[in-house]
Amino acid sequence: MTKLSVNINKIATLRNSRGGNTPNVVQFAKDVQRFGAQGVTVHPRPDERHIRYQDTRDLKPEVYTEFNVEGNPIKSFMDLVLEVKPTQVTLVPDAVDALTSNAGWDTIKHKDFLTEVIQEFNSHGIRTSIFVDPVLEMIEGAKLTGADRIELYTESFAHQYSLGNEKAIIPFTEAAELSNEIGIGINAGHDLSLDNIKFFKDNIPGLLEVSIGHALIAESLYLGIENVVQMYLQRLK
Ligand SMILES: CC(=O)[C@@H](O)[C@H](O)COP(=O)(O)O
Ligand SMILES: NCC(=O)COP(=O)(O)O
Repeated sequence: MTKLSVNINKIATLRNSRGGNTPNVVQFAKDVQRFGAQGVTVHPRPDERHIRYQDTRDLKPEVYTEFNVEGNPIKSFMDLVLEVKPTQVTLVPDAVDALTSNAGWDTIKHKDFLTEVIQEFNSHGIRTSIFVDPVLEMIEGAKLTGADRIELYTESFAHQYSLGNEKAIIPFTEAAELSNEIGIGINAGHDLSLDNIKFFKDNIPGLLEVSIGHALIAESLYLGIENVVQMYLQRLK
């Protein structure tokens, strides 16, 4: 079964825009779990443009499904994750000023660093995932770091699929087949949506988790959050 992890970054974006506590990030996380989401994802960036480090601490006792914390493993992020001990940490090679995540790790070039970071989190019982492009050598490299899972960076698929190019799924299917063969779990995320999620899921053997935020929150503005969560769950069956 592919689990739906709702990324709530954009709820924090809306909250921060007025400086108060509306919408309440913790209440939203409780609600999406009540509506059926099997996980909550946050990406506390160094500039805290949306999810703050304190949000991550506040969410921990309220996330009874799976708690996935994403970020570039700079020291402050490492310290936060070791303090909070979420279900899973997803390592993302974002530059501090990146508008959003825009590339996967070079797991060959950064093998030693990633191996050390993965070992640190794994030794504390935190499941580890590495954000990668669907490049077979990068997936083999992720396996060598000791990571439990990869997260396939799906922006290229989502963009091409929106243009009608279904063949964009091919590298992702091949990446999943290799992942299953070498024994590393498969997550996926970035720009997944109601339009593309069923086609994606149907072509990725062994997909364990999708983390979806931007499109899901935008869709919820029109369709309602409870309805949208149910729509994703229906498409992921
Ligand atoms: C790793 C990934 O693709 C998403 O979690 C992304 O980091 C979302 O970040 P923003 O919500 O800041 O765009
Ligand atoms: N890891 C992907 C994620 O958490 C959400 O990405 P997006 O749906 O906001 O593009």
